[in-house]
This record gives sequence, C-alpha cells and structure tokens, in this order.
Amino acid sequence: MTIVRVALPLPLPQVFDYAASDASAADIGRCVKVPFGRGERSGLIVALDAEAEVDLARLKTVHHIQRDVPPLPADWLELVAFVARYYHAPIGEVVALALPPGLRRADGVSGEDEDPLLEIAPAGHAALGAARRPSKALALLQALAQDLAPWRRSVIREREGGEAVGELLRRGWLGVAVDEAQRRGTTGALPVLTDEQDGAVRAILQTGEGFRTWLLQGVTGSGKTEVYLRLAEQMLSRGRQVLMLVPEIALTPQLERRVAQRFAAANVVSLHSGLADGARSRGFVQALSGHADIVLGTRLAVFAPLPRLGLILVDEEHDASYKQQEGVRYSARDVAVWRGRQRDVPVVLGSATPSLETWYHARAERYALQVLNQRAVAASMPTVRCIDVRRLKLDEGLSPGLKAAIEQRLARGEQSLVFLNRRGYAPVLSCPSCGWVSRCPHCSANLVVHLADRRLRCHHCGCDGGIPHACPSCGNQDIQPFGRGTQRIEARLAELFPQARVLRVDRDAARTRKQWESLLATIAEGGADILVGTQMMAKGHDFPKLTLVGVVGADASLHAADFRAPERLFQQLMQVGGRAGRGTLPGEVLIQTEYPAHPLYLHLARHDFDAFARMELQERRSAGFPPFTYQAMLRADAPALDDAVEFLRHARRLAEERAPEGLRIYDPVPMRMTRLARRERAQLLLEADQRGMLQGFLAGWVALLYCQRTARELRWQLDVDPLEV
Ligand SMILES: Nc1ncnc2c1ncn2[C@@H]1O[C@H](COP(=O)(O)OP(=O)(O)OP(=O)(O)O)[C@@H](O)[C@H]1O
Ligand SMILES: [Zn+2]
Repeated sequence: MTIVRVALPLPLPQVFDYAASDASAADIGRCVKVPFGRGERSGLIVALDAEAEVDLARLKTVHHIQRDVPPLPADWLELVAFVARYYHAPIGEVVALALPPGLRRADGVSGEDEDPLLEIAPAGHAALGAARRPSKALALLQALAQDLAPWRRSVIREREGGEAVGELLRRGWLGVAVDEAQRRGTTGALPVLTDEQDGAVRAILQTGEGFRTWLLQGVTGSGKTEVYLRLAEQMLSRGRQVLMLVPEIALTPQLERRVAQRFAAANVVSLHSGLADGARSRGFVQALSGHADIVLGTRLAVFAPLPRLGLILVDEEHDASYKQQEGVRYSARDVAVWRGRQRDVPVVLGSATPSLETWYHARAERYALQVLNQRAVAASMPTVRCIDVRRLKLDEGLSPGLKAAIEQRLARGEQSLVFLNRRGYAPVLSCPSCGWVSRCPHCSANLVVHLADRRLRCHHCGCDGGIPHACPSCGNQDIQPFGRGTQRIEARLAELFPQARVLRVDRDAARTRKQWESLLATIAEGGADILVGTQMMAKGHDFPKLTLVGVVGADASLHAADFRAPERLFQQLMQVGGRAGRGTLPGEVLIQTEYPAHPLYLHLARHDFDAFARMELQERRSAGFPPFTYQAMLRADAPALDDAVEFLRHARRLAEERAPEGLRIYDPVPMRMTRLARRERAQLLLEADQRGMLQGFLAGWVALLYCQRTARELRWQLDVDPLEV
C-alpha cells in the first residue's frame, strides 16, 4: 500500500497522510478527493511517504485521484512550498490559492484548445477559385486569403464580418492549422522601434536566456509595451512560453487585445479571478500542458505552471494590487523574481514609477537597469503646473484656472480629465445643527453619499441604506453632504459646460468589465469631452486627444501617516499626469494645491522620478524603514478589541523569549482603521535589518502561534513585507 501526503486547504500548517492502494510516484502533483472529518475535501498530493505519521489502522483512504490532467511538475510544487515558507502560510492554503477552484475540486477538466489555430483548407481554396454567389462567408474567406495565415478563431471573430467564422468551419473552408511552428510569428506591420526601445530590447536579449532581473524604467508613453512585445516575440520564436503579469485585468482589456492581435496565431491565455471556473481551469491546464504560448494575467497568474517558460514580464511593477491583501499575503512581483531565478529565465519589471524597493535594487546593481526617457510618439512630456488655491475661491472644488483650461480644450475639441481619487458624491453627510455625521455602524468610517442612486454607502464593508430626509439625531431638515467626490464634480462640470459631454469613470460607473470596456470605447471614439475619474483612469490608458489633466484634492495624501503615502501619491500623480498629451498634441497637467512649494510637487513638475526616489530613500534610511529594514506584521481581529490586543500581547511575549539579537518587536496597537465589518483590529510590528534573521525567527514563532489557544472568534494573520504599516 502507498501512503500519500496531501495538502488540504485548511488553516493548519501540516500536510495529511492517506492510503492509496494504486498510487505511485507518478501521482505526485495530482489533485485528490479525500475523506476529512465527516465530509470530503479536495487537496493535492505533494509527496509519497515511507511511513505514516499516524497509526496505519487509522489511516483513511483516498476517494479519488484526478488523472485526466497531467500532474503538477516538481518545480511548481517547489514554488508553492517556497511561498508557504516565505509567507509562513499553510501549504494547503497556498495550493488552494494557486490552483483554479475547478481543478482543485478534481472536476473533469479538458485542456483542449477551444480557440484553435485555423488556416484555409483545400475546400476553401476551391471555393475561392469557383465562381460563387457572393455571401458573407465568402467575403470573409476572401478577406482572409489576403492575409497571412494562420489565425486563432477568436481573432477572426473580431475582424469585420468575423461572425461568419462558424459558417466557414461548417463548410470545411477553414481547417485546423497543421504547422505548429507558424503559430509563433507576429502578425501585422510592426512599428519601427525608437532608439531607446531598440537599445533596451537588444540589451535584454544580449545577456542570454539565463536569470537576470531587469528594471525597465520608462517615462509614461515611452512604449514599454512595445518592448515587452518584442521580447515576447523572440521567446516565442525560440519555442518558449511567456508569462506577462498586469495589475488588474479589468483595467487592461486593450492590452489583452493588443497581445492577441500581435500574436494572432499564438495561444494567448488569460488568467484572472474574474474568469468563470471552467475558463480558468482550462487556461491553467493549457499552460501546464505547454499548449499556451503566452499567459497574460493578474497576480494569481504567477502560479501558472509553464513547462517551456522563457521570460517573465511584470507591467506596472509598482502597483499595489500585486500584493494580496488577505489570506496568503504574497507579492506576485516578488514571487515572479523568485520564479525567474528558479527557472533561470530573465524577469523584466516595467514601470514609469518603480516601487522604491525595485528602484533601490536597480541603483545598487542587484537588478539591471534600462531607461526610456523619451516618449514614443509625443514630442515631449506634458507641462506640469501647480495652481496655488490658498487664496482662491473654489467653485465646488474647481479653481478658475482649471475651469479656463477645460474651456480651452473644449474650444479646440480636445479631451480633459479631472482626477479625484474619491468616488461618490460626498464623503459624508452631516447635520450642521447638532453635529451628527453619517457613520458606518460596522466600521470606523463614514458612510459616503451616493447621489446618483440616492444611497449612503460604506466603501469598506459595503453596507448601504437610503439617504435620510432629516437628521436622525435632531430632526433638522437641513442636513448636508460635506466634501467632494467624483459625482459632485461631475454634476458641477455638467452645469458649467452644458454643451460638453461629461463622463464619470470610477468603480460605480464601471461595475462590470462590459461597462468598463464600453466606457473606454466611448472615450477612445471621442464620445466624451470631459472625464472625471479616479485612479482607474491613471493606469496604462492611451487616449491621443486627451491633453489636459486636472488634479483635485491630492493634498489630503501629503500628510498621511503611512510612510509609503508619499511614494503612492507621487506614483499616482505621475501616472495620471502621464495620460496627457500622448499623441501629437501637447499635454498639460494642473495640480490644485495649498502647498505649491512642496518638494513632491516640485519633482513631479520636473518629471524627475529619480530625484524624488533619492529624497524618499534618504528619509527612509534615516528613519529605518524598508528597503533598509525588513518587516513582518502580525494582525489580529475579533469582535472585541481587547481580545485582539490580548492575543498580540501574548504573541509578543512569546517572541521576546526567543528573539535573536537585533530583532525589534513593537507594541501591539489598534490599526488605524480599527473597526471593519464589525471586527476590531490590532497589529504588532516586527523588524530586522537582515531578511534571513527575520525569516528564521518567524518560522519558529509562527509554528508556536498555531499551538496557542485563542479567544473565540479571534483570527490572526501574518503579513510578510507588509505594504501598509
Ligand atoms: N516604436 C513606436 N513607434 C510608434 N508608436 C509607438 C512605438 N512604441 C510605442 N508606440 C505607441 O506609443 C504609445 C505609448 O506606448 P505605451 O502605451 O506602450 O507606453 P507605456 O510606456 O506603457 O506608457 P505608460 O507607462 O504611460 O502606460 C502607444 O500608443 C503605442 O502604440
Ligand atoms: Zn462599513
């Protein structure tokens, strides 16, 4: 009888032994269903075992081993083991996170290519030669005949008249392409690279196929994407797979389309949490079986198994969404670098505004650096100016200067964007007579006024209710929305410029991917004159007619308590400002502020990310913050704050008993936003100057924490390299 070790998705650090009479070493890496407690669980065989850790007689038997799909390879098991080790998370939870749910449940999954590579079949050539009655199918076939075969079915569908692709297949005019090698070429005319792009591509390719981490630091609009595509093209032509990570797939449908169009014949697989279970499993299995050529996805795609992996690209590497903020708090960017080393392939981290950690590594020459200082199309960077609002009378938050600039753009038929990173109409409703404010009953936060659908809504726990007509506390009829969100700016702009088409772009306006894509299409077609947007508008977009970006309400983040707040603000402003003037028209960025002489704004006005980074890093060095120290945060939450704090105090005592010299253990404190969804939260910070020392300590300490009895309903999690402190 064989004993298998199974990782199960449970908040327990161990793996579990089961008997499986027919299992062999070939089953390592396969999904299984096993009895657990009174029910059944899905898990993954991570090893075989010579001896069971429990009494053989008590050993339960595996119900089912999923053998329809290839087992996950050894390097993938190493990857999840690394993540479990580094983030001190149970291996079963890492497996649960890394595997698509459908696959883990060991449902049948087919890795069959649902988007086959097609070319014109002999019957199709015959049809082209014969004198036939014109039809949609024939027209499409004729168009295809003018083009370079082969094509993915999905790519044909997107062409004019592409609906007829099914008809072409039914008639046998199109068939599955035979020559696999063809699928790796590019399609369409390629733009001529700028000198800088060309230099970057050459430098990265010249160093060969081995592991090396690159920072591609290119100003907004410098054409980093084109560099990624050229690198990908090279790897595909060598028969290798490419992993491309993007911050949020909902924000990048254009990129997805661009990759698919460029490599029309390659098998481009998307992996993100927005996919239906079946599609995600299929994509994952295609990656695993080597059928996928390019895997394009959000952070979870870093776990795609890729037997032919040749290159890892991380776009907008600074983006916070690469760090998972619940459960296993991994950083996909950091895991990508580890994977590059493990698989001995290059990793390219791209950004106009790199994270200070990455920037620092590049300056210290741990990462190789490629810089793009020029925009690809536009002649120059936008001009950036501060509007000093201290003595100005603002009109619903808008200064006369900004209004005039918008007016000018309208007259010229260009687009403007007003950026305000706060959605809703107003951040709070309040009563001027008794001081009542709309607080969330479950969180330490205010309920935000949403006038568009007349609701008060908590942006943290999601609870919502109607807007009261009078103050719930004193009955005053005259309660007022206080402060400003995107809806309020939108409303005012519509009043000020009745002839303009004002479009709001935030998470309320784009709840679904469909809505989002249609908003983007409207903007691209010139169907909007003034955009009001949150940070959704900041990333990656390229609208040639957008020439003005006005920034409202940025000062609030200047004095935030988090030491990363200035970094985030600078990145956000540089990114959003970078949307202006990307085409041939010059761009302008106007920042409304009460601190026009603040160094952050000065560096921004000069587009000098490096100067900003140097300044910030100097401060971090003297304050002892990352990247000069390494941090881990233990967080606890419970219905009562005392329980959370008490647990952390206990954890602190356990830490002190075994702390190596140089480990700094801080006092447990309530989190800044203490209450969230009826739970009170507290945190305990640990810090060390060496990563190795911190890691070594954490391993023993976390093992101990798992053995502690805790108050009922208390939950705790460890966050290694936390983004928010
Ligand atoms: N070599 C080139 N020739 C002509 N156009 C180019 C070239 N490279 C890039 N472009 C175009 O320049 C524009 C900006 O490119 P891209 O969006 O890739 O920039 P980016 O560096 O990713 O910018 P951001 O960081 O702001 O997202 C795009 O419209 C792209 O098609
Ligand atoms: Zn709430």
